[in-house]
Amino acid sequence: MKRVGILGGTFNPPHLGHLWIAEEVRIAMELEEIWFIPTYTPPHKDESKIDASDRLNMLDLAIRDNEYFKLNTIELERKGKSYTLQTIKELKMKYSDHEFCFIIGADMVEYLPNWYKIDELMELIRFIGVKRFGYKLETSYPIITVDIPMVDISSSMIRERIFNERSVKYMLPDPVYRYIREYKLYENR
Ligand SMILES: Nc1ncnc2c1ncn2[C@@H]1O[C@H](COP(=O)(O)OP(=O)(O)OP(=O)(O)O)[C@@H](O)[C@H]1O
Ligand SMILES: O=C(O)c1ccc[n+]([C@@H]2O[C@H](COP(=O)([O-])O)[C@@H](O)[C@H]2O)c1
Repeated sequence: MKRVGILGGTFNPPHLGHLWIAEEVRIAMELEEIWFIPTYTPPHKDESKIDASDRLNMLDLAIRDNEYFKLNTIELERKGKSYTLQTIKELKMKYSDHEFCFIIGADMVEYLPNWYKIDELMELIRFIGVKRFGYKLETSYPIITVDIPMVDISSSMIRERIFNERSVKYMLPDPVYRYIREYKLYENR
């Protein structure tokens, strides 16, 4: 069985927090690959989204230099709203020789009771939770936690800082930073 960790996200934009948790969980859990799966429309967010193609391009730039990191576009191709349950069912069917786990930050751990058919999902895949500033890494669900230093970066913080003309230069990989500058992303709401 090939051991694969999934990091699903909006990646609007991808930042060092994403890469940090992916790499640390990969090492701690002895995973062979991390698959980054960008959502088309996230199940629980209502903010207007930047173009999926921009998010995809930025994610590609962000993970390019790590040989263990791969991009999977299953949810972008499906379009519309994707629930993780559906994505995991499809991946398990297609890659029957892979063992998947799903990496989430503490904000998503707190939100777990609201996930679509969470009890069924818990039966299908192991969740790996990591700490995040402002959230508790506590849940009654049987998740595994990996203790790694917290990096207090979020996509919303980056969007907010760019809008307010503050620097984000060292919060994301340089190619992503340059992409945002070139296409003037997040400068207007
Ligand atoms: N700095 C971080 N530390 C730990 N987990 C994180 C961090 N940033 C993102 N994550 C986790 O990565 C996954 C994808 O996150 P997402 O793409 O929504 O980024 P975000 O920074 O949470 O975005 P936003 O600020 O727009 O909500 C989620 O499970 C989230 O909890
Ligand atoms: O399936 C659900 O109900 C569900 C609810 C909340 C979040 N998720 C998934 O969790 C991942 C992180 O979500 P987000 O919104 O923080 O980018 C992403 O892959 C979402 O599809 C999934």
